[in-house]
Amino acid sequence: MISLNELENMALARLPKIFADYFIGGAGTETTIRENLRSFEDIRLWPRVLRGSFQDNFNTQLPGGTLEFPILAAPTAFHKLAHHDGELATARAIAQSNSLMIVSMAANTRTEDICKAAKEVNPHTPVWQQLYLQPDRQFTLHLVHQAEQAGCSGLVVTVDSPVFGIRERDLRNGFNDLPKGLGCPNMIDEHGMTREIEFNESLDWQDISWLRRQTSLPIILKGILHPKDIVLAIEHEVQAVIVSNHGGRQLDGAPATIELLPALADAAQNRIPLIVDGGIRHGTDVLKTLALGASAVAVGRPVIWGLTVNGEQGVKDVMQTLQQELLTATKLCGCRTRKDINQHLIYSNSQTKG
Ligand SMILES: Cc1cc2nc3c(=O)[nH]c(=O)nc-3n(C[C@H](O)[C@H](O)[C@H](O)COP(=O)(O)O)c2cc1C
Ligand SMILES: CCCCCCC(=O)C(=O)O
Repeated sequence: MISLNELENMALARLPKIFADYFIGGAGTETTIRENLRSFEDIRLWPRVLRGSFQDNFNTQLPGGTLEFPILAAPTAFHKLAHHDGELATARAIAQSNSLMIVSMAANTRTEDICKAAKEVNPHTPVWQQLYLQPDRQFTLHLVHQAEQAGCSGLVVTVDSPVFGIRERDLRNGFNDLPKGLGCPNMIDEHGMTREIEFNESLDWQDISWLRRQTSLPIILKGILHPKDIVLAIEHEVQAVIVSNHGGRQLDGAPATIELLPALADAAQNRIPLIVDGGIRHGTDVLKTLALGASAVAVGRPVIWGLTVNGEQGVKDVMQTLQQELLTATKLCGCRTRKDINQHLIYSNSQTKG
């Protein structure tokens, strides 16, 4: 594998069309998916030269754990559609990469088993649990306790999904059920009853305050795009935010996350870490995101492509490729320390005097 784009083509060629479309697709006419990718291409890096070697590292402190590189695995559902080893393979690969895995609430594997697999490889590897807050608070609380007991060190609450996005590919393919034998084993309640994931359009900031009172785990809000919501998130004592348009799978027509990042970083004023996802496919994309004010990035689909093509090793290859490409881009930009990765790395026509 030379690049993640090449890997994507390999994965798409292997997957049954119905699953390939679920993984790669998005909402509506997929404008936001294209925007996420295009916006990175529109940003230019402006290198300096003859500045000596990069003498720093990329260790990144996030709530509930430290990563060797600022690149983590976004929550993605149904890993067993990509590979029979599913989330266990992903967890092992992410742990070997000294990274962090966010377990989807719609994982095909129990969070307890995912944490165990990750921690067998690396006892310090952080795992976060993603949650859609359920209308039944007792059940939500059960999910929180389940994550705590499994050893998760963060709760990622996805807030961009009051309703499910309209995914035309899935509608066309009739994808509305998992194959026989696959399920979402975290969705079993305290009475042993299997529950469906419910999207909850009545959620508001009071639900975040409620959750804050229920757990001492860090809360990370995923799906924030507006500077005013960053301010509200900080006021509601969340420990980090994932700037995300859900990989273009919810609101089609939402802007690319990287375009919004400067305004969001301005609103955050370094009070909480901003993690950005959406369209990150190259080390240069990671560098651009860090330069524009993010603490870390998360990748969704590339992890699925690695898993599809080569299971655990495939996911490891994805993480290693991004990590190495980030280091290469950093050196080519003449950065000596992490502090050199800032907005001066970003070229715009109006500042040719440097
Ligand atoms: C197949 C698939 C499943 C996803 N499942 C979830 C999920 O269960 N929960 C969630 O919050 N986000 C989910 N997402 C969104 C990702 O967490 C992330 O925001 C997005 O994939 C980032 O964009 P990228 O795929 O371009 O990296 C999913 C994305 C994909 C592609
Ligand atoms: C009813 C199961 C929904 C799983 C949601 C996964 C997700 O967020 C996605 O983007 O797909």
